[in-house]
Amino acid sequence: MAHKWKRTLRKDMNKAEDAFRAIGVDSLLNFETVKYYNAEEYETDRYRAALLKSQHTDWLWTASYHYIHAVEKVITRGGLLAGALLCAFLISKEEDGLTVGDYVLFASYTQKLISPLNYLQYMFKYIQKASVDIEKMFDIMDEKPEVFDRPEAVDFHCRAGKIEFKNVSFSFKPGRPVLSNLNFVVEPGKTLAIVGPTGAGKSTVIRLLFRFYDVMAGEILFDNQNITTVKQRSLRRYIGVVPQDTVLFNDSIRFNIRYGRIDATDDEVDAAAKAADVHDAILGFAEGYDTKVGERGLKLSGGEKQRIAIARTILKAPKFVFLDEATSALDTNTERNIQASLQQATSALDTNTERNIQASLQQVCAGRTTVVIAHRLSTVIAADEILVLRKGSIVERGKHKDLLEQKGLYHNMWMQQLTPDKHEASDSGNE
Ligand SMILES: Nc1ncnc2c1ncn2[C@@H]1O[C@H](COP(=O)(O)OP(=O)(O)OP(=O)(O)O)[C@@H](O)[C@H]1O
Repeated sequence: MAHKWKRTLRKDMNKAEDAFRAIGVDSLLNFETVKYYNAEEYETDRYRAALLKSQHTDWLWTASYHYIHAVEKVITRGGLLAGALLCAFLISKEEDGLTVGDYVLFASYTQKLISPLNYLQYMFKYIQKASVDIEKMFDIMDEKPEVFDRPEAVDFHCRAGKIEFKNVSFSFKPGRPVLSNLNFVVEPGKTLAIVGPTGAGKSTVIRLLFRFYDVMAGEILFDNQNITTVKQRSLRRYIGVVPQDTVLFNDSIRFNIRYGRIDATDDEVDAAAKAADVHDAILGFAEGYDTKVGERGLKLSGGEKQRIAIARTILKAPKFVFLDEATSALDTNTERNIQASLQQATSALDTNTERNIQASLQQVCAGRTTVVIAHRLSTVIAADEILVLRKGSIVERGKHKDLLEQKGLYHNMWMQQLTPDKHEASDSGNE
């Protein structure tokens, strides 16, 4: 019972310690938000309260440890004392009494017995403490991965580079569909753009393409191979993703770019940075490519981070590229340069294909199967097909011109975005 009690206290202690560490990390990572909202005092109080709770549970556990230890000692030493007193009493008895030699025998036997018992007790306590501490690890190990390679999964064979969504439906939670019966094909080297209101399910399409989740119904095919029948690593080798939020490692810029291909040489890293239009910016830093980017890349601007993400995608030279609002943090000129430079990612795969890196998005995407998600419709005008998603369903599809003629959702979104564009154009014209 005592050990069960101690076990509960140890669990409480671990939980409180995790909570106070989590608050510390969270408020440090979000230091900008803390400052924006003048919340330094609030965060300090929150941290102090969590720390005090952790210290209190730590104290309770330590006290229980010493309490139980003291009780155990009282029992063993008390037993020893009682035995010694009994021996003394029996020695003092004249008839049938024990001899002093018997007492020595008793004392040495109990001593010999107590040492290994103490050791066993110590080991038991140690194992019990360790088993509570690693309980969480066992919980994690018991977690079944949602996505796993089937035993019969084979290596993905990259051919022309076709992607197909067949009647795909998906939901994160039962009863709340995020994508419903989606059908589309991206022919090799073509560009598919997905647009639509916020929460329509655009990013979810990319997550499914990268197989972060398995679909509930339907199938996703890469070069006619079902995504669930191939080994994840063998497919991901051919995929480059430029995500919505680029997160960098707290290391040098060179390390972060090289992450696209670990065995790339310094020259290849430089070339990728040049292609991503970030080389000059990097040389502008005091330590150049050795500049540390800070936690999650906080020492760089949003545009610089995104260009570094693009540079490492270029280095990876993937067959399939998925861009999730890749140009949102960039100005229009940089955006065009980058769209051009991304094309070079595939030139390593297919050197025979001529590409004009200065041309429109359609030409930029030639030779590489691309899925682009964008809010800025100006970036997807040249896409081979545009899907308009609303509440997880395709409500319109076609080329930019056709969609405008349909005068539906796409047309409305276009008209909404056209007005600021016009201002921009007239502003730049005035300059
Ligand atoms: N991990 C998740 N668990 C539960 N629901 C999620 C999860 N990720 C996204 N969702 C929900 O799925 C829906 C679609 O999200 P998704 O990110 O695909 O939208 P989106 O069209 O890319 O939006 P935005 O344009 O704002 O980025 C949203 O309602 C979102 O709240």
